[in-house]
Amino acid sequence: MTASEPTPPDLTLRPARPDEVAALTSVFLAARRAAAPDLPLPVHDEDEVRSHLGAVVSDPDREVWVADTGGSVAGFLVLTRTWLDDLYVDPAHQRRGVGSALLDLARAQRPHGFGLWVFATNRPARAFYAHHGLVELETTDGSATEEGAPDVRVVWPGDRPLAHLRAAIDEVDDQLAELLARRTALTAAVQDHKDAASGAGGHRGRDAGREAEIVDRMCRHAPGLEPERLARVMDVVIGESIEAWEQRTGAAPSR
Ligand SMILES: O=C(O)C(=O)C[C@]1(C(=O)O)C=C[C@@H](O)C=C1
Repeated sequence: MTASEPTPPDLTLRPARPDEVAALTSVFLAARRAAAPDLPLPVHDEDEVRSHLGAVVSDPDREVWVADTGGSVAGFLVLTRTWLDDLYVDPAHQRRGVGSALLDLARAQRPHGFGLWVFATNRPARAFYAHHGLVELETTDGSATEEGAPDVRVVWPGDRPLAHLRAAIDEVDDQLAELLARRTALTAAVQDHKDAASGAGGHRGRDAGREAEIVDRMCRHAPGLEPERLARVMDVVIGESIEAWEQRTGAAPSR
């Protein structure tokens, strides 16, 4: 699956036809089974996969393209406006440039870029995407996947990479701002509670053990973050939240 492999001469890339759902299902299941143990086994049986792909093929918000070699489906991809949802190549047609041809098509169809998710254990696919200039952004703990397996968010930043990546930062910062506001309000609520529970000048302030627990739990959700670095970030977040509470309430500084 690398760019250096010659593309089969009889390869055609074309939109999938509605009557090809069975062929797409076969390619999906064969590719997933052949990729074990790099990939977790599919959690859905053949009927469920067929009905899912049937819905995908008839979804006006998705494009399904097939790599056709001599009239049979050698691979396919599914594109939304901003995501490459699926890219699978039949094991019998792998290592012949079919995957590269499909990825090139995705880039031509979405010149401003797209994202995709790949299982963290799928080293061959991650190497394939890296080889083609895609960039890994984050690794999850897998709790959001049906398979419960950690996955990696990858992007093709498109023809204006800086603008694409900055737009992605803006999107994350919008979420981060809301989370920081929620977190700051909770820190304040805990300080109010501690004050009320222990009398004025009581036991509020920093609790190093609790903060270590917080960082530990956050690291389990975001295995790509270094614990020491995250501890320093959370030290600032918590310290600033407490200072804001002290200024608002007129409470004596805790340190
Ligand atoms: O859990 C507490 O005891 C808090 O005061 C809350 C909080 C936090 O914001 O998470 C703030 C300060 C402590 O050092 C630990 C945690």
